[in-house]
Amino acid sequence: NKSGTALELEGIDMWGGIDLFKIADISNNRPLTSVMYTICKKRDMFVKFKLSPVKFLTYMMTLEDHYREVPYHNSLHAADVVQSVHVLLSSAALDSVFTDLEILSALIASAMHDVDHPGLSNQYHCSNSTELAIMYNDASVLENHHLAVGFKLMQQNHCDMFEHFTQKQWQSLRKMSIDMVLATDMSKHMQLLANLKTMVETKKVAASGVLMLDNYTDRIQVLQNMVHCADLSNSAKPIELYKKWVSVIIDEYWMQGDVERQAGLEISPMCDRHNTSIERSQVMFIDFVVHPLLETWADLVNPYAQEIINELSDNREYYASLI
Ligand SMILES: CC(=O)CCCOc1nc(Oc2ccc3c(c2)CO[B-]3(O)O)c(Cl)cc1C#N
Ligand SMILES: [Mg+2]
Ligand SMILES: [Zn+2]
Repeated sequence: NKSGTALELEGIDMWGGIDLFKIADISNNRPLTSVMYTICKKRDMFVKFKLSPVKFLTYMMTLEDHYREVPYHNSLHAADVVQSVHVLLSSAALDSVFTDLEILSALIASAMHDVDHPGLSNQYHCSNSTELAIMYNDASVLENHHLAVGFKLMQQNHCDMFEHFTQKQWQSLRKMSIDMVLATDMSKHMQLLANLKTMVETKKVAASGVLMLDNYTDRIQVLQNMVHCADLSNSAKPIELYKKWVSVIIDEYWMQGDVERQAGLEISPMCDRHNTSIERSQVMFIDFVVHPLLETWADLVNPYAQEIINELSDNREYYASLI
């Protein structure tokens, strides 16, 4: 019989098909490395790009080691976003729309998109002019940091998995990954959603039903929204998984609130453990942020994301019923 991890990873091609919390337990706490290796293997990336599996695994384990032991923004969340992007990429409406390099870039961007997250928000860094905020001039502070760390680690010994890339391939992967990770900054959400809506209104679909994207701007906007959807997709997963994600993000927010309270600072939204309604904040986040985004994504790849929307609506009703 298969080992625990291989068995648990069998649902890797399905939305909500794997329980990352279980995989963390049985993969010697290497959920990101095991999910990323399995997906890249399935997508034949090692052959397509002549990637050394040893260098790939060395990089992925180094990257995973640079995720912090914070309640939510640890390597479990990164693995979840990688797997969710893998499923969104497999939507029939996107069949053979993206090149292998674009797909690899989306997976790499997802893997590194929150690396070394300190469990404190951009707002916290900017309000307190922390070292990172000064470094990045209050502009997408965390997202710039995630990218800098993610790419710096590729220069480490035995981590240069893209050694066989042409300069053109390397520049392209780097630009697309940067554009995708920077787009996970929530302050870009409204602009991203507006772009996606415009694409839905003007979308060109081939006779086969697949999207036609004929310029970099359109292509990167779909990829940015895809990673952004994956980043916010907890509430559209099976309720038992969603509830686990809620409990750990609340832990992280409350820890930030404790730091702010201790320092006599104004406590950020949802971060005050003495004054917050978890159910209300989830319903509001779904109604104002997640549902508008996923509904627009579902329009783009219509009808291939209906299951995601249904799951989201069920989960919204679950929390609404507890208010
Ligand atoms: C159980 C969940 O549904 C958690 C999804 C995220 O829950 C929120 N995320 C928010 O903003 C960010 C969204 C993405 C990210 C970050 C912040 C920092 O790194 B990241 O890229 O993971 C805001 Cl403003 C509210 C909620 C709520 N609830
Ligand atoms: Mg982030
Ligand atoms: Zn994230």
